[in-house]
Amino acid sequence: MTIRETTGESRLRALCELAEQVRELMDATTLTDVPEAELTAVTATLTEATERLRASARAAPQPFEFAPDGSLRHLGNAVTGAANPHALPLAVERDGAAVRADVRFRPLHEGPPGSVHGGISAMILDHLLGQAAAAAGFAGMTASLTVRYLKPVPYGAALLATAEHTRAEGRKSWAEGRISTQDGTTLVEATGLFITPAAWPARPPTPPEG
Ligand SMILES: CCCCCCCCCCCC(=O)SCCNC(=O)CCNC(=O)[C@H](O)C(C)(C)COP(=O)(O)OP(=O)(O)OC[C@H]1O[C@@H](n2cnc3c(N)ncnc32)[C@H](O)[C@@H]1OP(=O)(O)O
Repeated sequence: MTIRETTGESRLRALCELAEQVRELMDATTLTDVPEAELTAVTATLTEATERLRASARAAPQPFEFAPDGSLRHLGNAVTGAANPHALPLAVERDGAAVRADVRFRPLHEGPPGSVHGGISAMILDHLLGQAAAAAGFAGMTASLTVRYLKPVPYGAALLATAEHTRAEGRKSWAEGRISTQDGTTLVEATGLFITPAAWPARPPTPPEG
């Protein structure tokens, strides 16, 4: 993993604004009902915009880096990265020894008619469980993830995702988490095993906040 000092905050802000506009575009594309001629015209506009962006390109998304406030961020991440249009982006917060994030899925995430695709819920939980393990000092790669789908996950509604690290044995650690409604009804729950690759530098566990 390469971690570099950040330069060009203004440019990064512009990149995040572009990514947010692309999210709006994806939402609009998912729901549009304009006439076919308009679809064709917009496609031509977007083809031109895509070529303009490709005029100068990096080999990989934005990497892990230190923000000006000293925090570690990953703007290219598919779940949390503000510069990645694929990301919600999920804003994960420490909550004592656990982590939490407000989640609002979009029609773009549809799986079964009217509800969120199970793979999308799994992706969110994978990341959140991984951050719970990392917050406890056991950052690692997902080795296994078990997801139990209890109720359909709606899009458009304010939901809550939470996770906590549960135990560790050497390089292996476990976390569990869930996506719930605001009134506390669990919709999806997951457990995961995270393994710190032997090549990663060891670091002492981070004490819980608060
Ligand atoms: C910094 C900010 C961060 C910020 C936090 C960011 C959070 C991000 C969260 C998202 C994480 C992802 O999506 S990660 C992307 C998805 N995951 C991956 O791509 C992982 C691909 N797999 C791998 O790279 C590798 O298989 C690893 C690293 C998982 C394990 O390889 P390894 O380290 O060589 O493992 P190895 O020595 O063989 O085994 C170590 C021990 O683990 C056990 N073990 C190994 N694999 C498995 C397995 N799949 N299921 C069960 N157990 C397993 C072995 O039996 C052994 O147990 P024993 O004999 O010791 O008992």
